[in-house]
Amino acid sequence: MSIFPRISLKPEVTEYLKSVFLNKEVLAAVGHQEADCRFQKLLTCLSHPPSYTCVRVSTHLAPLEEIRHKLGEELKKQTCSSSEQDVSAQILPHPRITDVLLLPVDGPRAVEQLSSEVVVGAQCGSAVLRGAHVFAPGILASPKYMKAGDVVSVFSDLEGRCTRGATSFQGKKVFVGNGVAEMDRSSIFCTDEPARGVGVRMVEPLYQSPSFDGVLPSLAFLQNLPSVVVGHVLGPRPGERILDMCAAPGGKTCHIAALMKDQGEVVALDRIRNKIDRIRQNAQMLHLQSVKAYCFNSTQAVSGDSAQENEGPPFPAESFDRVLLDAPCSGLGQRPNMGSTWSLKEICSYPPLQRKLFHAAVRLLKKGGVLVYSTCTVTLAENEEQVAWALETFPCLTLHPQEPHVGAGGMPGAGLSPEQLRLLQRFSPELSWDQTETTTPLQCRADGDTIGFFIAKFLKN
Ligand SMILES: C[S@@+](CC[C@H](N)C(=O)[O-])C[C@H]1O[C@@H](n2cnc3c(N)ncnc32)[C@H](O)[C@@H]1O
Repeated sequence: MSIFPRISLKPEVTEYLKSVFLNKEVLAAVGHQEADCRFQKLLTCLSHPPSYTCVRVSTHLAPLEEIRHKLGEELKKQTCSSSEQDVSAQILPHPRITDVLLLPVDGPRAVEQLSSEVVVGAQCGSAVLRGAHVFAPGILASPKYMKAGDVVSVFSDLEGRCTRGATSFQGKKVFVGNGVAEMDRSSIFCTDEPARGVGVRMVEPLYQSPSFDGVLPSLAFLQNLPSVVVGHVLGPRPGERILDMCAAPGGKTCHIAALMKDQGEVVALDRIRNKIDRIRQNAQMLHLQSVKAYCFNSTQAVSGDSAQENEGPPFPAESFDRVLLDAPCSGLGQRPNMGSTWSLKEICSYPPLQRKLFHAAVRLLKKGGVLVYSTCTVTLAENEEQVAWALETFPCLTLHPQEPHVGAGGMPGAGLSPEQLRLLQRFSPELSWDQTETTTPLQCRADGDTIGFFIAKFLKN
């Protein structure tokens, strides 16, 4: 059900996206009316959360059914339900992906707004809609005399206009639920050190999903469904050497290591130093020893000296059996996302960086190896156009079928053939937005009701 306004973007960005979704090839394939309808649905569904929570389970540590049962017991404690059976029945295995459990999100619920208002940043508001509490750094405005224990309504600032420390805000905002303040206003805004920890504990969120805070940390990992698909499409095998070029916080790195039963080596690189700790923490939490994380700019990850065999980067050419390039991107597929203040220039800054990373990826991959390229965005320039460019630039690459293939095919517009488009996997929530309003069972609608995402799989010949 649509309850939020469409995603709020700069007009130049909306126009750009419109030109992508109504490009000549799409118009020739489905006609103007259908193409425009899909684009409008995209803008609407991006501001709403998916209707379920996706959990990747550690099948390297325990069987799926055992983890499902344990999760049922844990969640029963949260819901105060009388029967564990009721809760377990709500935790559904994905029909095709053997390490995924799906939990329905209850929402939008009828929640009454209160007179005391806390305003949070758009990113924090989106996290609340996916089941998080409000952390103190996300709070922008609160009532002048707010004390710990006060019950407040939480609003998300849509256009990034609310000033930090304000006592009220009249700009564009949307209600995301009610909660109880855990800190006084003075502890949030009037300290030398930035406040940390939960600022407002959500008790009546508009969208209710189970809290995974501290729940089976080694067995249950929250991850968007397309991100889990990436690991399977890469298809790592025990004993192989894998490179994850843009790895933090390490969700896919850890999945790859788990799929390899922790046998072999998964090298995880990321350019941002403090994100490397997150990769290591996640690997440790999931009991994975095969992950080696380094802070490094992956565009420089190929060593000039082919004889130099370092443990860490840079690496000689053809060092890896498989390479994952989960590229930095404009992130326009993320849901829920009620608003972005990014300019068109910022959005268009990604393709050149993605191509530099691609050059390094191809060189680092062994002949006969697999390269997977993925993004969480919906533009052609970062997805199908990159595939067309790669096929032309690297004659050694060919597109390969993906398993599982649960998303749609690629979007026309980059000059790829219908056969090539069929080999690509684009998760396009706008195509099944109408189904989220029906009684279609969760397991049937899950593959369509995702974030916007793109996956291409190449073989190096
Ligand atoms: C889409 S996120 C990766 C998400 C990650 N694969 C996961 O599943 O948890 C992209 C990451 O690329 C990193 N990055 C950006 N430019 C990079 C570069 N030149 N070399 C290495 N990492 C880079 C960013 O710091 C960011 O963490």
